[in-house]
Amino acid sequence: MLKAVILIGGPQKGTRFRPLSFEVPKPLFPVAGVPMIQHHIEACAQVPGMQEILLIGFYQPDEALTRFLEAAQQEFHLPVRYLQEFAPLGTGGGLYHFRDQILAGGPEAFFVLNADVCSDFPLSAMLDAHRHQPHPFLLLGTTANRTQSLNYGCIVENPQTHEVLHYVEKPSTFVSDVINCGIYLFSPEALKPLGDVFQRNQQDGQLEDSSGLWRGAGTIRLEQDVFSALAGQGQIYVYLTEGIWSQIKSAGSALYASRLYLGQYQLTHPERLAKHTPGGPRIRGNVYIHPTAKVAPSAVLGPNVSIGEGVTVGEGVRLRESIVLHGATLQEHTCVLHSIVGWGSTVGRWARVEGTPNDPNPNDPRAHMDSESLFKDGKLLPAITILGCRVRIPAEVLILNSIVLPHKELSRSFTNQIIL
Ligand SMILES: Nc1nc2c(ncn2[C@@H]2O[C@H](COP(=O)(O)OP(=O)(O)O[C@H]3O[C@H](CO)[C@@H](O)[C@H](O)[C@@H]3O)[C@@H](O)[C@H]2O)c(=O)[nH]1
Repeated sequence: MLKAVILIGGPQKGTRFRPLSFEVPKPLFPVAGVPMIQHHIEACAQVPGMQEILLIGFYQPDEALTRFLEAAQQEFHLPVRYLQEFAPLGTGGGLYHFRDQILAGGPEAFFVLNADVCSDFPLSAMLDAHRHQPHPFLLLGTTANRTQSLNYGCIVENPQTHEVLHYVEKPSTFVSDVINCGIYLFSPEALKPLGDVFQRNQQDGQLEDSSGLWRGAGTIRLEQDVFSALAGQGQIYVYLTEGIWSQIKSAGSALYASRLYLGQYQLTHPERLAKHTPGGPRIRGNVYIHPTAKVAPSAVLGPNVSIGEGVTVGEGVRLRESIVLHGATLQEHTCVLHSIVGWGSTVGRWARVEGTPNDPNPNDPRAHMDSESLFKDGKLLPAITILGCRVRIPAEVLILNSIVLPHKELSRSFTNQIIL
């Protein structure tokens, strides 16, 4: 019997995801037409023997989360429960705090997945590796280029045995090009070292982080407190993947992840991809259209377009590399490229909403999305355009490389601006 835990964080997290995380908790933001963590749940539900999926975070349970859990349980015929931390407990504290719930029923092992990653989740392959040679911790690893590796947990492995010999979380200088994907398979014994860290922290009281922040004694950082501490002791192993993988930290990376998942749908969910039908809109490449959306036949969509519930797309609209969220309206002949159009927003006729993609270098197979900061040298960097919820864009204007906060009613064109 197996279980899975998804670490969903909480409201103070996901700051790079604003203004989109104002409206829905980041783990529920739709990527390729379904909530971000539905991809995780689908992958877990496919592993034979999966008994229960637990979401651990510090969000107050709200209507959206409750509805999502109910729908997921029905669809996957599995208990999917939310366990709320009383305070942010870090990536390991919640696992230890809720250990009784995780171990209830005696699972052979449990997966732990960061919510903010996009992957093809090679969970069955990890399970096979674990069953072949059981160890307390199995980490999924992938490669990154030298510069970008510094943004992740870096793993030095024994190439023959795949034992993790050395682990450094977000090092300041190059350590290894093998990085931690935030996808793990733990055996029940893995909770013992977490308990040791917990006991030590209780004795030491409040601790100061390397960043100078105080963290409560219940906090456990899986990466520094456990992986770094136990590396080289025959307890942690890495399973390397060449499959798709990306972090989802910002809106730009959500758009990139959407492209990766839409590509995956060719194999996993061909029914979710829109097809060109006589009298329907022109479809180019991978496009998701929610069944309730109304799309005019002369619109041209794709590649990498995802259209949410109740969206209206008018005649002559051109949409490419974009996500249009629930209830938005694109009036006739608008052009939306490399953008996210927020819930209930309206883009007026002949308006152009355009962003600049920040995708990984296609000539570097080890490249990932840059952990985009919005500014460099005091200047706003060109990035995808984001319209927050219920924004109104008038007819015949250009909105380029801009972030428009919710409920704004614009009256003219804007370029390279954050519109507050
Ligand atoms: N329940 C809970 N979840 C948390 C907490 N803090 C973070 N998380 C969740 O844990 C995951 C990791 O979050 P971060 O702490 O922001 O770490 P990171 O910068 O994403 O880096 C981690 O993931 C990388 C891969 O994406 C790894 O490379 C890196 O080593 C590390 O594990 C996210 O899904 C986040 O929601 C917490 O206090 N409680």
